Amino acid sequence: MSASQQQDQIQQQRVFADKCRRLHTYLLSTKSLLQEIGEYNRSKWPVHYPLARIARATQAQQQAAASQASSGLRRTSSMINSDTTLVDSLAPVPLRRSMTTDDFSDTEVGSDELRAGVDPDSVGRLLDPSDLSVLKLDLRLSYHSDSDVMGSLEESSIARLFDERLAQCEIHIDKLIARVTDKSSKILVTGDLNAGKSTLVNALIRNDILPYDQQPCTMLFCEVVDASLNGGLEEVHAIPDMHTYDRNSPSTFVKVNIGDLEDIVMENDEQFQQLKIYTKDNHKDKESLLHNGFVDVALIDSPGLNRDSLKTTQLFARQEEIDVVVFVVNAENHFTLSGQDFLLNAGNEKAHIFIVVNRFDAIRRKDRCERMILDQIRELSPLTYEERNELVHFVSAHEQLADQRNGTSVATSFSNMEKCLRSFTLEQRFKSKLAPAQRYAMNVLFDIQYLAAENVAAATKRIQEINAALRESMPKYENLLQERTETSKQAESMLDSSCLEVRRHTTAHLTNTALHLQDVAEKVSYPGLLSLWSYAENVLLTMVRHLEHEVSECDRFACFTIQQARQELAKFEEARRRLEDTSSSSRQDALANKNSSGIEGISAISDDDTALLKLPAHSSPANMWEGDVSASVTASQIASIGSISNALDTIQLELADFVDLDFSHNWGTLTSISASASLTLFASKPMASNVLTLLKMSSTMGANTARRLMVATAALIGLGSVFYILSDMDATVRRKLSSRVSLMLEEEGFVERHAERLTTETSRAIRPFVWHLQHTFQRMVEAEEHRRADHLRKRHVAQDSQIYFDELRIKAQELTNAVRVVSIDANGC
Ligand SMILES: Nc1nc2c(ncn2[C@@H]2O[C@H](COP(=O)(O)OP(=O)(O)OP(=O)(O)O)[C@@H](O)[C@H]2O)c(=O)[nH]1
Repeated sequence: MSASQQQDQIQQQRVFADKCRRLHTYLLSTKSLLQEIGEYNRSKWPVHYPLARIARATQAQQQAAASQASSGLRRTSSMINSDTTLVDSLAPVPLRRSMTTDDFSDTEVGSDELRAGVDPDSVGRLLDPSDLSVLKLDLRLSYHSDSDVMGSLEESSIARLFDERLAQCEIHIDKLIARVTDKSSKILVTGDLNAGKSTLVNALIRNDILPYDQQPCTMLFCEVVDASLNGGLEEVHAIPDMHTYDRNSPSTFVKVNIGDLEDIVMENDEQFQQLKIYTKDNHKDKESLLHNGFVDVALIDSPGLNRDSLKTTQLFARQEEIDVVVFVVNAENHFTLSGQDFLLNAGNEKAHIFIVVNRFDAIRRKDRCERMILDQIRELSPLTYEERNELVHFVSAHEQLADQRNGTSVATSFSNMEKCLRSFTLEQRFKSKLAPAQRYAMNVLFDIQYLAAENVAAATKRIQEINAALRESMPKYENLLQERTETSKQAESMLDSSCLEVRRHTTAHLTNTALHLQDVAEKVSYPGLLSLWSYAENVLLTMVRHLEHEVSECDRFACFTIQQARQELAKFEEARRRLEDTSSSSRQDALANKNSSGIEGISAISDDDTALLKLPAHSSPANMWEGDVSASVTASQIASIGSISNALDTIQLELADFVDLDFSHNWGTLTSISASASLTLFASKPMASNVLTLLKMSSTMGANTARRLMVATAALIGLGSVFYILSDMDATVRRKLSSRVSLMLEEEGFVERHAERLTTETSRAIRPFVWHLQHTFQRMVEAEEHRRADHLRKRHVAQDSQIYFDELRIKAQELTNAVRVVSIDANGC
C-alpha cells in the first residue's frame, strides 16, 4: 500500500469517526425526543393516533401484498411462517419508499424537499397514513377482523400501546447507539444448511479451525476474532449468557479446548448461547480481514437458516448488532424459500447484502447457474443486484481451503471476493455500520414529524370545537343565571306573601272571633234557673269549641295557602326541569356529534357533569312535589290548639259569673222588670239622686208618712233587684264568661300566638320547596360552570399541545436534516 493510499485511509477513518460521533449525538437526541413524547403522552395529552386511516392503509397494503404473492414470488418458507409475527416485530420497519431507493446516497437523501425541511408538499406526503413506519402500532390482530374494531379502541388504550411502542423504539435506539459506538465490525456469515459457511470462514482466515461436515453440524453461533483481542492467546470461550460475558471474568464463560471444538459446535444442547473463538489469521499480508490495522473484525458463523425456527429467530434478532451480512448460497440449490425470506427481511435494515455463491466448483454449466442466481438476487435485493460486481461472488471455499493446505495460490475469484468483502467492511463502513442507524433514526424522526403534524391538527380541531361549544353554551348559561335569579326571587316573594296572607287572615279572623264570643254563647239554650250551673258550663264549653273551630278554620286557610303556593312553585319546578331537559338533550346531541368526529375528551367531561346535575338523595326528597302538604300542617296545628284548650280548661265557674251588680250594661232589661212608677222614676236616675228626692219629699209630707214611703220604696227596690238579678241570670253568665274568656285570650296573646304559629308553619311548609328550587337551580348553574371550566381547561391543554407539537415538528425536522447530512457528506467513506 502506497503512502498516499495510507493517508487516504487514515483520512477516511477520521471522517468515519466524526460521523460516528455525530450520529451518536443525533441518536441520543432522537431518543430524548421519544422520551419527551412518551412523557407528554402519559401526563398531558394522549397522542392522537390516526388509527382508522392507518388501518385502511394497512389493509390496502396487505391486499396488494396478497395479490403480489399469489401472482409472483413466495416470500415465506414453511419454517418461517410460524415465527412471522415475532420476526416482523423484531425486524426494523423499512424506510419509506422515497428513502429506500438509494440507501441515503447523496442523490437520494439530498432531495430538495428534505433539505428544506417539511414544506407544505412534503407535509402532504407525510400525512399519507402509509408513511408512518417505526411508530406504527402493532395491531395486526385487529386488522384482519375489521377496521371498525380499531376505531372502537379507546384513546387511553391507544395511548398505552403507543407508549409501549415508544419504549421499544428507545430500546432499539440504545442498541443502535451501542453499534455506532462499537469500534469493531461484525460480519455475520449465514445461509442455508450445508452451504459451506464454516468452510468459507476457515478459508477467509486461512485457518481450518471451524468444523465442517457433509451433515448439518453448526449448532450455535461461533464468533471468530483475532487472538490479539485476547492478549494474543488462542482460546475458545463457550458463553452461556452473552450479556454478562467478559473475557477477563472466567465465571462468565467456559474455556473449551480447541480439540473439543468440533464436539461442542456439533452437539451444543442449548447450554451455550455462543462460542467466542480467539484465533490467528494466517494471512501473510495486511489483506487479512481480522487483522487489518484499522478496525477489529469479528466473523460470526451461524447455524443453517432452515435448521430450526428458534435458531432462525435468533439470527433475525442478531441483525441489529451485525454490520455486514455475508449470505452463503449453495450454488447447487440456488436460493431456497428460507433463504429468500431471510434476504427479504434482512433488506428491511440492510439494503446491501454481501452474497457468496459457494460450491461453484460442483456446477457444470457455470454461466447458466450464475444467470439464474443473479435473476433471483434482482428480485430479492435490487440494491445488491445493482452492485453485483462488488457484492455477489461465485467461489469454492472448499477448493480454496485445499489450495491453502497445499500451499498453492489463491483462486482469483476467491481473492477478488476477499478484497471486495474487505472493502465493503472497511471502506464502506458507513453503509454497513452507520446507515442502518441513520435509516432508523430518519424513520423515527419522520414518524415524529408525521404524528406532530397530526396532533397539531387534532389540537387545532379540538380548540375550535371547544370554542364553538363555549360560544354555543354562553347564551344558555346567561339564560340559566337569569332564570335562577328570577325564579329564586319569585319563590321567595311567594313565600313571604303566603306567610303575610296567613298572618293577616289569622289575626283578623281570631280577633273577630274573640270579640263575638258572647254571640256564640247566646246560641246555647237556657234551661232555667235551676240548671244555671250546667248552663254556665255549656256556655263555657261552647265558647271553647267555637274557638277551636275558628282556629281550625285559620289552619285550613293556611293549608290552602300552602297548597296554592306549592302549586305555583311546582310550576316553577316544571319550568326548571324543562330547562334542564332541554340543555341536557342539546348537550347529548353535541356529544354525539363530537364522538362521531372522534374527539372523545369532551364526552368524558359531560358524563361527570350529568352526574353533578343529579341531586343528592337528601336534597331531593322523593315525591316532594307530589305529597299532600296539609297533613303536616294539620298535625302541628292540633298540638297547638290543644294547648289553647287546656288554658281555657283552667277557667273555674265563680259566683261572680252569675251576679252582675253593674246595671249600666242593660238598663232596658231593668226597666221592664221594675214596672212601678216610683221605680221608673228611680230607675231613670242614679240611686243617689233618688235618695235625695226621697229626702226632699219627706220634709213636705211629714216624717211618718215619709218613713213608710221610704220603707215601701226600699222593699220595692229590694224585691225589684232580686227579681232583676234572677231574671238576668243567663245573660249575666254569658256576659261574664265571655268577658272572662276574652280577657284570658288577650292575656295569653291568643291571636298573636296563632298568627305566629301559622305563619311559622306556612313558612316551614313552603320553605323546603323554595330551597329545593334554589338548590337545583344552583346545581344546574354549578354544573354548567363546571362544564365551562372544564372546556377552558381542555382548551388550555389543547393550546399547549398545539404549541408543543408544532415545536416538536420543527425540532424533528431540524434533527432529520442533521441526521441526513451525516450521509450527504459521506464522500465515499
Ligand atoms: N464441493 C464443495 N464442497 C464444499 C464447499 N464448501 C464446503 N463444502 C462442503 O460442504 C459440506 C458442508 O460444509 P460446511 O462448511 O459444514 O457447511 P455449513 O454451511 O457450515 O453447514 P452447517 O453449519 O451445518 O449449516 C462440507 O462437507 C464441506 O466440505 C465447496 O466450495 N465445494
